[in-house]
Amino acid sequence: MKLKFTKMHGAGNDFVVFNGCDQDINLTTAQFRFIADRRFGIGADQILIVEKTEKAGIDFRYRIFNADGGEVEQCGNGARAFARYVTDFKMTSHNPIRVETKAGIIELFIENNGTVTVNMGKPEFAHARIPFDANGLKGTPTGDDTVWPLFLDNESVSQEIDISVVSMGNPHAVQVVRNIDEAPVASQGPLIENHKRFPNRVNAGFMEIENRHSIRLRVFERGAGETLACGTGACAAAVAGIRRGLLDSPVTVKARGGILEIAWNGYGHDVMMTGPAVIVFNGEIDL
Ligand SMILES: N[C@@H](CCC[C@H](N)C(=O)O)C(=O)O
Repeated sequence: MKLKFTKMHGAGNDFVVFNGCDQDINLTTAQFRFIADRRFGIGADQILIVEKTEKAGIDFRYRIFNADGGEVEQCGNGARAFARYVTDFKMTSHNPIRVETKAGIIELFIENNGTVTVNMGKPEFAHARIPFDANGLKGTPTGDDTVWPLFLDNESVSQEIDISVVSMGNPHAVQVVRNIDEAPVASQGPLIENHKRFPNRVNAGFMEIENRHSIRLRVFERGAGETLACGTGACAAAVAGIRRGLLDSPVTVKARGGILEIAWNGYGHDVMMTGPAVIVFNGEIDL
């Protein structure tokens, strides 16, 4: 089976995008993993599939699969890539574009300078909605947030860290670190991702606060490992920092692959994310 694809990235978080409106895309977990493989396949952090939708007032549906083949609810950088894709390939002239994801409907705006702004919706803090099991834990109230202790334990790490938990449609655990370049992303990331208190696993964010409007961020993503940027992770970190009284909106998020701007006016408000999305090349793969 031959499939046409487009390779894209948003701040270095890279994607293989398939048009499911004009070709039938029904891939197995092994095929997703092969496509995402950087040596034997095309290479990607996530695979995105753009599909038609029957829903009134909605332009498309788009589905997100991590490099490990698991389907997930939301992807911020992927949403911007999706908007660029359907605009540049003239699949719609709408601006804003409304798209259905597993986490709900989101709205995307193509800006005059080519960047994309996404209304990511409201962050969710209810533990059952993340999901996060805080049973038996004693949290520390900080601003509007409660910071939770998470005990990490394996043969090389035995440590308690403090995390904020937030869902941007997908689950995030965010911790503050003093120096992002020295943050233990590789050693702690897998332990946080697979911690038993997160039944659906979690994306692990490490943020260094530069000032009240600027952070540096690294994210060890669920199902993909550390990526050069994570859009939902940037939203989650900004939201956590604002709730803890450490940051004020808007927040510039400096990831290793680029910069995202996040605005959030507090509880009950939507999170707005602006950043780049780039088409790298088109191709065809035989699966
Ligand atoms: N890179 C993404 C997030 C992709 C999904 C994530 N790994 C998960 O499993 O929830 C982004 O830009 O938000």
